[in-house]
Amino acid sequence: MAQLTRVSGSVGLITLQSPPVNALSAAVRQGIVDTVQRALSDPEVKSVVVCGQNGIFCGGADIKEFGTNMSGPPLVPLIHAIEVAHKPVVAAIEGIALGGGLELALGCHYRIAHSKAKLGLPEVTLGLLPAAGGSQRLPRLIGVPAALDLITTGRHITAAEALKLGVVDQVTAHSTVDVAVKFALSVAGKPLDGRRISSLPCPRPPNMDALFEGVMKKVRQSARGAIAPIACVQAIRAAATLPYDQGMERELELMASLFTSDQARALQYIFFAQRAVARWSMPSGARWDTSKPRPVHKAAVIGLGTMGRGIAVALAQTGLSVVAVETQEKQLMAAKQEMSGMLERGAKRRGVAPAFDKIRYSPDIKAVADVDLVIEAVFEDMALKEKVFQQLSALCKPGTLLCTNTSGLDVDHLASQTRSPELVVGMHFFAPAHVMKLLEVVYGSKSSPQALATAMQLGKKMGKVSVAVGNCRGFVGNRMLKPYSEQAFFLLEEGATPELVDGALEDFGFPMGLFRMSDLSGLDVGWRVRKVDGLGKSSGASGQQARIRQGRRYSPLGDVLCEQGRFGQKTGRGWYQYDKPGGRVGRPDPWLHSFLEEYRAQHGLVARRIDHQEVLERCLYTLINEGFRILEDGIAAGPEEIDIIYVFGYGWPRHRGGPMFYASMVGLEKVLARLEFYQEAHPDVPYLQPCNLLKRLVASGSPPVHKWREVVKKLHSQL
Ligand SMILES: CCC[C@H](O)CC(=O)SCCNC(=O)CCNC(=O)[C@H](O)C(C)(C)COP(=O)([O-])OP(=O)([O-])OC[C@H]1O[C@@H](n2cnc3c(N)ncnc32)[C@H](O)[C@@H]1OP(=O)([O-])[O-]
Repeated sequence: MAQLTRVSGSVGLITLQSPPVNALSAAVRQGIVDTVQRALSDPEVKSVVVCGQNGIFCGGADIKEFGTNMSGPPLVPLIHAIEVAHKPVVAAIEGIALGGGLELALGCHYRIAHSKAKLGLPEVTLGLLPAAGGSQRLPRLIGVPAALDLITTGRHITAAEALKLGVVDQVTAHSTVDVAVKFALSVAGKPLDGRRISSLPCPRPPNMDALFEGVMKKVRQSARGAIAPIACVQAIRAAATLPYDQGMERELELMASLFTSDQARALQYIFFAQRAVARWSMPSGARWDTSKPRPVHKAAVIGLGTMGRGIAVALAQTGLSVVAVETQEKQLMAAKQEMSGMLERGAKRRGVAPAFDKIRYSPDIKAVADVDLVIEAVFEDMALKEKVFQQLSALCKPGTLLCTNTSGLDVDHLASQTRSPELVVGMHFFAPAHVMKLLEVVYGSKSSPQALATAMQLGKKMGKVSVAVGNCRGFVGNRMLKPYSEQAFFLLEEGATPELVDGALEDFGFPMGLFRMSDLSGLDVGWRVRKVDGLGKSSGASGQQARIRQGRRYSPLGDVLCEQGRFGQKTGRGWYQYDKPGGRVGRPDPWLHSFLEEYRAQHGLVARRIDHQEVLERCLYTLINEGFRILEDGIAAGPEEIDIIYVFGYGWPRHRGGPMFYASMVGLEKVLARLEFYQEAHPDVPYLQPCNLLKRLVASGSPPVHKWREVVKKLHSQL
């Protein structure tokens, strides 16, 4: 798994060989140990170059080995052996040097990178820290502040930035291995003392205590309960304050506390889940690897409200030609102005020219005639969308893919409005669409595999995490949100305040609790939907009957607030109060507390004490229960789809691995038992009724989450 050849007479070239990313598996580590030993003991070899096969240096430790009985030589002594070598060792970095890959390079005496290479220590994103000396060597090499930034964020940097920071010694646009070999020849026999990073003193920043205190505070805030970023800061502090050997001991100790943690398991699960959802399949058996996407060069977006603007900008930034259609002239002008600003800011961030010329604005829907794909993003009103799809079907050239950005309406119904229902899919973006990573790609009963493949490929090209799901009300994300928000409303009725509910959810790790989020997105959005569904009108009546709709418990609280014009931040009042309409900082509102008291009195409800545990169990377990129903219904192929949707689109804390993974960590028996407990207390709430799949999994001994996909598949094949 590592090969040694002699090149240019006296250079030992060690090539890591483990596709696709030359991860440091046991075999690769053994290969490095063997080849380094041979190179160092061969008198013909005067210097050494380490590189990776296929233009990829190394993707770091083999994540697949974590959680298994790890064997083979450990990384730390292997890297140490390179560093103490008496012959110069040069790392030739092409493609990537990440995690253990960069740590290996830091053990070498020189580093030469290709101009397109990316480097980083992303361990924190996997719930770990760079524990093959990375947390001790990097601060010695580039200073504490820069090391803190790279290690606590895990961000990948370009070769140019790496050169500027001093991570690498040279950047080349030519063959990195050739340049490194030439360089290795030039340094053969030269002293190496100053080149061994572990022997360098760590530069001590001025006001070190204040620096670490400030960084720790910032990291604690943004980590939202994640432990790895904190351990990273502690390890770097050890580098700054202790001799290298003691720092290494601290690194090991901190890594030991992370390595087997639930958070590391959750984050590593998310890493693989993100890759698993790209390998989509449809109930028909069509799959990602057998369905050929169509090329998309030109796209149209219909409707330039908030969503349409973001989608059009995202498409243009991907390099597509975009026709942006808005039939209302005033709205069109406003959109053009805002979108130009969005393009400009995006271009500035990415250091490229703004893609103004990629977008053609038109007030006429006929402008779609020659596009390959259309994304409809008009108002969430079925009658309006029906009309748009009828028009599109008549106007577009044959074969044009018709997509809807609806957040939950029936994709099959929209498809039935067209001549070619097989060309209709949902592309559900999340606001702001040019920023948010998630895309739900919804296939209807008639969608062709090619249509799905095209939308999935376009999503990937746009840099989105695209998840293929089936068609149902609310799809996956919004469907699961319904029982979650319903429980939050019921908790207010029973005695909680918005602050209490939000506090519990934010302590759990959500960036924003449900009520804070509702104030931000606008209470009127959900109200409009509830009214269309025949729910959102407060009857004015009191007592229990006023809280029953369509035969089940219903809380009209949100409707009553809307009737009073409290739409959230935009009106300066919602579940919280704000300084002014459009204000961002919400404060608890005494008016709302009195209102809740009056409401309870009017409806004969007696407030009781509610704690964080009840908030979490009722909100999260009903959401999880709906996730199981979604699996049962075949709307998502596996728990990974659901978890990725929640982590990337709904602020579910990544270190808790998504709702379905979280359920597996809590224990399915417990989730089931608590749902049964709450259902007994609230028999009029159908969402608390545990679903069959959950019961079935518990009855079969609660298999681990990676087995659920198979269970679900079997379940459907039996139907
Ligand atoms: C003692 C402590 C040591 C150390 O400090 C700890 C570490 O190093 S922690 C590690 C620190 N390193 C990291 O955190 C880097 C993690 N990796 C990445 O960020 C991206 O994969 C990378 C940028 C490398 C390539 O992106 P891309 O081009 O979009 O391609 P892709 O993403 O689709 O991957 C292709 C295939 O490779 C697989 N695979 C990839 N990496 C690993 C791995 N390390 N291992 C195993 N497998 C890995 C991946 O699963 C996929 O497999 P499949 O079966 O085809 O689905």
